[in-house]
Amino acid sequence: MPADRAGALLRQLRGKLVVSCQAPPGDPLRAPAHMAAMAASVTAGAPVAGVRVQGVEDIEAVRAVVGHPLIGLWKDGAEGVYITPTAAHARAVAEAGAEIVAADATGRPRPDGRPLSETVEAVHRAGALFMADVSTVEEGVAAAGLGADLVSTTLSGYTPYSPQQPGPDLALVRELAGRLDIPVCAEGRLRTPEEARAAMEAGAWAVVVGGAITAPAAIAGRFAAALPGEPASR
Ligand SMILES: CC(=O)N[C@H](C=O)[C@@H](O)[C@H](O)[C@H](O)COP(=O)(O)O
Repeated sequence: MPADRAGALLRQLRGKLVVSCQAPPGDPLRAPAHMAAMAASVTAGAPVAGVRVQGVEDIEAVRAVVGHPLIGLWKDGAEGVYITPTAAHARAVAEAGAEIVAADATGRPRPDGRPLSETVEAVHRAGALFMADVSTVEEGVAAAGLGADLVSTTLSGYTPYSPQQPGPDLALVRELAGRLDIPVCAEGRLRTPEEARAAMEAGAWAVVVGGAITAPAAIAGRFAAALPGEPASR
């Protein structure tokens, strides 16, 4: 992507909210048409700057109804490196219509044994920007060195060696933002507007929020868990 277009695309996200529209396997909402409706709803109803979408079919369906920048990924598997794990996955995500391709940029072995640099190159050759999903500062620094265009804290709490905590990893946002000269997105377990604001104050370029907006089962579960329920015997 030419540098001026890349700069304009990144500026579109600055200080803004990206909504991740993904449904887990088995959820009745897990269908491209449902995710397209979800993406259309959030972008029509709020000043959302971009949408993060999983899977080639969902990306194509969302692309057909939403003009906003799309951060695409392809989850393949559920263990180890599963977010856009190979260059071939990354190419398919870009070809489906995502301007930004997100991929696991941890140092863990990739399923095909190939280096992350091949995925970064494949994304750039496809005319898209590369978002490095990381869990530590070291991973973010390494990804920037490989030519990542932006970094996201997506995987903090999802690698065994990163902090396991209920809320967002704002310390990682702060440290990455202090170390890198590429945009740093805050992503993962942001539950409230106040946390999103705090992420900005920690230095985030943009915040990516998924479950707190687009996962009705999880949201309903939090409300239900706060209620006493029917007493067992009466
Ligand atoms: C770890 C992993 O696989 N994260 C995924 C990445 O695309 C998604 O499942 C998350 O929903 C997304 O990162 C947004 O996070 P949250 O839903 O917590 O706001």
